[in-house]
Amino acid sequence: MRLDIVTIFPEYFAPLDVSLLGKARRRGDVDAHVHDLRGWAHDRHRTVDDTPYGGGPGMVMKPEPWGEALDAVVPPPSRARLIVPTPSGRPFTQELATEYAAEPWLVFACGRYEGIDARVIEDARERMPVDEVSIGDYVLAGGEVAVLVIVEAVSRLLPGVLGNADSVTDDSFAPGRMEALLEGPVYTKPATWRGRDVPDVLMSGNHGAIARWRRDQALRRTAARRPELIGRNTLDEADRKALTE
Ligand SMILES: NC(=S)c1ccno1
Repeated sequence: MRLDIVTIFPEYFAPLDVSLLGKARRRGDVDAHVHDLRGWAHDRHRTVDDTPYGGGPGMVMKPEPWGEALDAVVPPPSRARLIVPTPSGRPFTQELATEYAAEPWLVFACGRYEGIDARVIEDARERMPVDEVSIGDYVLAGGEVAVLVIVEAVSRLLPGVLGNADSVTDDSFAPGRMEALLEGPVYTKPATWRGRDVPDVLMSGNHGAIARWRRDQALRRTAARRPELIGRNTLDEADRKALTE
């Protein structure tokens, strides 16, 4: 997978060289490039923003640098998928992360200030699919942190990035039978810690009982913390029993 990120703060993306993603880059599984938007701002001060038409607070990112940057990063007729993090976007979900992980080329535009001139998105849509997505109902100072979240959620789904492929299938919200359940509690050694024991079932070696216990915990945690997700799951009799106990 190729990743291109356009930002006025390239230093935000130093984390792309560490941990799993850094290994994926060094293996050649991920080809990531970070571009400074100011490279396409040609005035003396390399200006990338200006006051909003119609008045109002803050500044808007100018269309000219963005247009030139996206032309350079994604020269026609090449096909990439442009992702623009914004509070006004559609929700970024595990399902969307899975969709993105199947793409050969993702380009990220990091907005700042009050956002990017709307004509930049309109112009880009003429050349490539454009998704405006939100990682949550809150406002950040810019899109950079959201891009790090999206890149992490997507790259861990790429083959070979996670050492244990099963980790992905057991994820909260992973497509499949556990589609919309929060993961339950997890434990590791020691068996007793500050007088607290690991649940006996996890020490039993009875894989059927362990799987049932884990699903029961996931159901109960989901019902308690995200009740709106319960209806998105196919529940059998044992599931319904777990929710009533
Ligand atoms: N909630 C998101 S994605 C965002 C981007 C910029 N500010 O908030």
